[in-house]
Amino acid sequence: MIPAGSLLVAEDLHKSYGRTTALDGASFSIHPGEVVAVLGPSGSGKSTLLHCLAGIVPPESGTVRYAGRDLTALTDRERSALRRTEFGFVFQFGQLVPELTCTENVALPLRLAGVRRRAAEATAAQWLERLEVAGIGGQRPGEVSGGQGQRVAVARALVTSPRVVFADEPTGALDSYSGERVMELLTEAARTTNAAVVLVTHEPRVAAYSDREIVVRDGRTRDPDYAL
Ligand SMILES: Nc1ncnc2c1ncn2[C@@H]1O[C@H](COP(=O)(O)OP(=O)(O)OP(=O)(O)O)[C@@H](O)[C@H]1O
Repeated sequence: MIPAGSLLVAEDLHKSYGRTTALDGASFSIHPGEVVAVLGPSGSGKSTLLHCLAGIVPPESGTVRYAGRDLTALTDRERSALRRTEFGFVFQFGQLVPELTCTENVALPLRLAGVRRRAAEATAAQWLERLEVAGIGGQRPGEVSGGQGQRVAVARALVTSPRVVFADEPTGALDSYSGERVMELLTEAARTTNAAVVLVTHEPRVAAYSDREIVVRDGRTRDPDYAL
């Protein structure tokens, strides 16, 4: 049964890398505005699940439907357009462009969507303020702390008002205080924009910011709200 009103639904995903089975029948669903934590031991398939849900990695079998569209049936071009316009991403190490200032990094997704520089940077500045790092807009990623860099990455993920934010261990490289603050700011910003958040983590303390948890073990998911 597919939960009613789901924004993103995956059913029975399988994916292997050579002889390693990464996903072995994983299913998932998320509603608009919901924050779902994907928990599980190292190597259990959490990142692979996130990559399949976001259309970055194609599953060998199974389906991923976003807003009623079958992601696996789209062309590469259609999938990347969808990722740019509907999804936002935060990874463990920010992955900011080192040559650009923090403001330019946050403005980048808007620039790629065709927004003019001045307007894009004005919106980026508002997001930096919202993430409480307004003062570092002119600095480059190498000149700011890990926690500040992750706030910039969160601002960049949210600047296009995506419907889903994929966060893969977003606090994995931070101390617990910075990590908690990044999680507070990420979930608060997602709630105000009604973005759904798929949060991959192995830390229960980080998962505590979610509305619901699913556990991945040996490539299989356990989601009490999802019954196939
Ligand atoms: N690109 C790849 N090439 C080869 N094997 C891979 C690749 N990506 C993942 N794997 C393997 O697939 C399995 C699942 O990996 P995945 O990264 O999804 O797990 P994870 O739960 O996110 O792990 P971690 O918590 O350590 O990040 C692991 O055995 C991993 O080694």
